[in-house]
Amino acid sequence: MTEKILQVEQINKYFGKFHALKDVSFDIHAGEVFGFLGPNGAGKSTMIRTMLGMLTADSGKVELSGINMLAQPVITHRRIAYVPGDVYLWPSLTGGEIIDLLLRMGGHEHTAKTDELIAKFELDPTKKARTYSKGNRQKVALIAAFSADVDLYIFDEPTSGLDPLQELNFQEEVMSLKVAGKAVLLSSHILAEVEKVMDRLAIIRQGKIIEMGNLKDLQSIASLKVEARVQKDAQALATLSGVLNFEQKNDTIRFSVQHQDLSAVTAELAKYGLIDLKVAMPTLEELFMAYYRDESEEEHAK
Ligand SMILES: Nc1ncnc2c1ncn2[C@@H]1O[C@H](COP(=O)(O)OP(=O)(O)OP(=O)(O)O)[C@@H](O)[C@H]1O
Repeated sequence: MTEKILQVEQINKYFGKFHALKDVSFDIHAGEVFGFLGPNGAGKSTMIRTMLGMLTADSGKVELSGINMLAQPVITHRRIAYVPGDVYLWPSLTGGEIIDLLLRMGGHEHTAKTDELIAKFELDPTKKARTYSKGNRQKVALIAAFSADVDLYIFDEPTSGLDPLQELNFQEEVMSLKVAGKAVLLSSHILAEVEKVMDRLAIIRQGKIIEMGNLKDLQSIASLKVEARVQKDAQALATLSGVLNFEQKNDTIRFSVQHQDLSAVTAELAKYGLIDLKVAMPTLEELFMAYYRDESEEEHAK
């Protein structure tokens, strides 16, 4: 087992009476890219800010390689690079000056790697920050983060302002960190932003982690999609345990079914003169839409 770099245990955070983080626990190992996914307002940024001590946790523990991050921010922050979702830059400094300032603030140096990154992300470092687009502001923060040699890299919605080419550059740099044995936390509300590079993920909704694992684990607990052709009216299947969204058009039926109910349901299907049967895993996109949709349904039901 690789070394555990980050350990978050039972974090709770309230804003007044609003319970923004509910017993949030997860860990990230060396060489692991961990996706932190959830819809807008789920609590991703609040979790990151709480971990970094920018917000005060009401309870819980955060450790970086066994050191209490909330009690020892000075030591631990030197071993972390963080790119926030909204990058604020000093308007009258140039991009290059800000990169160097960010590096020095973290106790790091401008190196050949910094120049490589400036060229790779096609940033003009001589321009004042006030003239930069959102994407260019994001590049400044990303270049400073990728230049730093630390243990944990935290990116909050890192590619929202980047074009597809720069997004590929971002993914390539994240993969290099992984190969170098670094731990990476990637927070996003878009699966596509993290899907290609992450090893494991947590899905957070309304301040609570509702699923955690690798993508295969998540797919295996999701409902399967069944499409079959039958010779008889099969409406009665809709009432079977685990069957969801049943519909029949002529001889074709479609429904979703939980893994554990599949064999009972397919056995039952045989009674309706089964001609053809297809069972498919949901795509990742469908899986995530299902998690997000559940939430909007709950919201509407309130
Ligand atoms: N300073 C604050 N005071 C009160 N409520 C807050 C504060 N900051 C965040 N919240 C609330 O906490 C919840 C979580 O917000 P957060 O910004 O962490 O979500 P997020 O998952 O990062 O969303 P997004 O994907 O939109 O960035 C939201 O309901 C938000 O309104």
